[in-house]
Amino acid sequence: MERVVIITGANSGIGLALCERLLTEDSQLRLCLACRNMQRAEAARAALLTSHSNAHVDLLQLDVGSVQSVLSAAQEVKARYNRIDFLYLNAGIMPNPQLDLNAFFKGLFSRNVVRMFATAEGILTQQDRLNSDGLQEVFATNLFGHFLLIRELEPLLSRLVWTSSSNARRSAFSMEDMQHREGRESYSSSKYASDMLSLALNRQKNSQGLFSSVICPGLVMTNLTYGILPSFFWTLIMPVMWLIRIFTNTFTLTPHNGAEALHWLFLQNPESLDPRAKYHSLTSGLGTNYTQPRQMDIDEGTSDVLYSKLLELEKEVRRKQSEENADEEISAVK
Ligand SMILES: NC(=O)C1=CN([C@@H]2O[C@H](COP(=O)(O)OP(=O)(O)OC[C@H]3O[C@@H](n4cnc5c(N)ncnc54)[C@H](OP(=O)(O)O)[C@@H]3O)[C@@H](O)[C@H]2O)C=CC1
Ligand SMILES: CC(C)CCC[C@@H](C)[C@H]1CC[C@H]2C3=C(CC[C@]12C)[C@@]1(C)CCC(=O)C[C@@H]1CC3
Repeated sequence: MERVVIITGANSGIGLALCERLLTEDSQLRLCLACRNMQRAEAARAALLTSHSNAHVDLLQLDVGSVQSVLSAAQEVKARYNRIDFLYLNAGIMPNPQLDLNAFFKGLFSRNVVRMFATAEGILTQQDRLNSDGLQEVFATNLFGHFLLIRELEPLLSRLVWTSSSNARRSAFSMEDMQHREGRESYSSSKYASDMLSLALNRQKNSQGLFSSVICPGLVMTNLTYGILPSFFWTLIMPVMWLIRIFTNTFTLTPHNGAEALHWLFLQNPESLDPRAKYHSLTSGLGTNYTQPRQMDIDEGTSDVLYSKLLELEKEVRRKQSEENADEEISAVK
């Protein structure tokens, strides 16, 4: 039977590399690239079809950072497919990243140097902003839009896979400020929230046949990392990064390598997976790719609280959306 796989943020980087790998794995697959920019989505589709000429590649217009777009895209998905085998929640942003060079050089000569290269702990901040739905943009894109999509598609779903990060950190997240309005680590906070949400979804939904997993792709050269340092600089220091890879196998560097754990999960039986583990894409000093589970720093009670708070926010957002739609209908009639 033809399997249906939807991937958000599939037009570039790790998402696009995953598409390539999945089509190589199963040429009968029906892949749906869920992207905000249809021109980029068309280009990605064309690239995939050059190497897999008979592949079934559909496109879906989806801006996960917009409530209206998520609701419309979900309607479209329900009309097109009667089952979704895998939903990869991969789209993500890190706006206005700032590298703290002082902290970086201090870190270089500390005992935490390997940890710093693996997680970027203490050296990276971001500047977030409100979006047109009145939500913090990073929270809305990396977490809440995906949550709303899951809620809309729930009866069709069986497997969820989140692209999280080694940068996800408990201390960057606060339940009192789950959107991270106050701090400057919105990325870290949103990724920690996605780890917690995955655990909560497993607790709430495994009995109904829905399974969620989390992966970390490692440090990968993509548009996201080119926002931190320019691409020519990364190219220049590539030999240094190959060297660092000997000490931390988290420097996967290419989107193909970064997609290792995403691909690996596609081949696993969901019952055999650990809901408390993050599955890491790793690349050894010699360039061998593998997947390794590592326990997440999460407790179940807190993840359930986050789940309830997201349900509350969902109610609020839906109410606001239907009021806006009603207002629009009234002014259209006038
Ligand atoms: N690169 C790295 O080192 C790491 C990346 N990650 C995570 O991997 C995931 C993929 O990122 P990566 O491949 O690196 O970076 P890219 O920037 O190449 O890919 C991000 C994708 O998400 C899409 N996207 C962003 N915002 C939205 C939105 N509002 N609606 C729909 N799609 C959107 C982008 O679309 P568009 O082209 O239109 O911008 C793009 O296709 C992210 O979740 C990121 O946080 C995690 C750890 C490390
Ligand atoms: C000599 C060079 C390797 C120096 C590079 C320093 C930093 C720019 C990088 C060190 C650790 C990196 C890292 C990320 C971005 C670039 C670094 C801060 C991420 C935050 C990118 C996005 C993620 O989700 C996790 C990455 C962790 C490691």
